[in-house]
Amino acid sequence: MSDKKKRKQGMLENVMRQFNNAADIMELNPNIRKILSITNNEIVVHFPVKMDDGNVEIFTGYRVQHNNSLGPYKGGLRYHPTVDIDAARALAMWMTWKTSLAGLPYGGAKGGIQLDPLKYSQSELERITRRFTYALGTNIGPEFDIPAPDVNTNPQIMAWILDTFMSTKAPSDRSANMHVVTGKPIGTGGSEGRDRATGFGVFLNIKFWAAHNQVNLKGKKFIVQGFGNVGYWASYFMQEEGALMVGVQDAYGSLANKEGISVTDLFAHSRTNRGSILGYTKANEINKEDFFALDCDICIPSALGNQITLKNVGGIKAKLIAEGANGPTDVEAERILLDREIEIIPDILCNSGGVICSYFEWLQNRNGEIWTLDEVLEKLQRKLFDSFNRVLKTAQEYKVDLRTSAFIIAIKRLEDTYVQRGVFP
Ligand SMILES: NC(=O)C1=CN([C@@H]2O[C@H](COP(=O)(O)OP(=O)(O)OC[C@H]3O[C@@H](n4cnc5c(N)ncnc54)[C@H](O)[C@@H]3O)[C@@H](O)[C@H]2O)C=CC1
Ligand SMILES: O=C(O)CCC(=O)C(=O)O
Repeated sequence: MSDKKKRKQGMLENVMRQFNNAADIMELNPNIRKILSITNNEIVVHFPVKMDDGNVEIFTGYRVQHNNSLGPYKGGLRYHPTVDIDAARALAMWMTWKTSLAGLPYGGAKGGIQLDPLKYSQSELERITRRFTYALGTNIGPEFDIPAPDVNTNPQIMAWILDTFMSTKAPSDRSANMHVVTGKPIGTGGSEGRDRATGFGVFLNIKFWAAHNQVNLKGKKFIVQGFGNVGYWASYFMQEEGALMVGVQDAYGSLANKEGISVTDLFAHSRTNRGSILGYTKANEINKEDFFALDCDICIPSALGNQITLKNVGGIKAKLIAEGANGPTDVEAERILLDREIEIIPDILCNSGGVICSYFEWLQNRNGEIWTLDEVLEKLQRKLFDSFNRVLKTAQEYKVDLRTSAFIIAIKRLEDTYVQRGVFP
């Protein structure tokens, strides 16, 4: 079996093991366990797109809707070669736990297209996105399933989805569909703060953890994997707090500097370098395999799933792993980290700032409101503080790690709704 295949299977296996572990501890009703173990709908679409050279290419797109018992399906769209049905299933399940933990009126979904966006021009990406939106048809909708950005998708792509979706509606209904996607550009119904919300949330969780453990973040060393939306903003706020980025890795390479790397300077470099950190002269290029073993206090994986595994866990020096990415730590590696008393702020808590801010955007669109950046960030901070404290309290109550605690809270909310409806007393 190829490494690529193993990685994809790993994500689904990981999320199921995380779920079953929490379900065992909380003694989840077996009927509800059955329901939550499967995905409600799995949409796979094949669609043709004309390329710049006049040839037609066929693309495969996915949208997996895991559960909507708490509200409309919600979750991002990823454009990446590793997107397939198992990846979409795993990521959709994580969305259900994440929205439930955050107390949002949403379920969970995820999807995307299996492609490498670097291989396509901007106008090809626009046509691919518009065709994908047509192919999804009524499988998405502002009160049914609301996509958002994820790896290699961005506000521009959300604007194309919105525009295409609206074009299928009668003119009188178009503005009522503004909330079919979130993470839109601000001029097209997007919310202030959605750009930084996930990374800001990662930073806030680290800050709450530091306050709880009487740790001062000033001068603390951190490494970040992924220097995209989440990795950049998390690093930006860490640097603002006085912490030092000593290592960074993206899809193109890995950099280290014991004295610290300027987050804003590196970002400016990557913007003029097709998003790549390579070629930055104020840090040393290191081997990809040595990245997680860099000497640091905090590690912020913010790229893909299954990055911290049995292969590299032994080298980790950080005392805290703050999961910006979805599913970056596999179950076996996590066991070793916990045995070594390395704490993990789990993805469904740590990166939940993004979907919380998406909810704010959806509310603003629905209610015809426009909130200021300060308002958004303040509301986000309050919500995340509440989630963090609930996770801490439940961890103490059940004597479990933070991930298991976050899962217990998320699953309990779902269990309650099924029981209250009388479906499974
Ligand atoms: N964008 C959002 O609001 C949210 C994103 N997430 C998760 O955060 C993670 C990152 O997402 P974004 O920052 O939005 O994506 P992005 O596309 O903006 O950035 C991804 C970054 O990861 C790097 N990368 C890709 N493959 C890599 C590899 N094999 N090794 C090292 N680096 C690699 C890329 O070069 C890029 O710097 C994903 O797991 C995503 O699901 C979670 C919650 C919300
Ligand atoms: O903003 C959203 O709706 C979802 C973002 C996302 O895909 C995630 O939290 O993993």
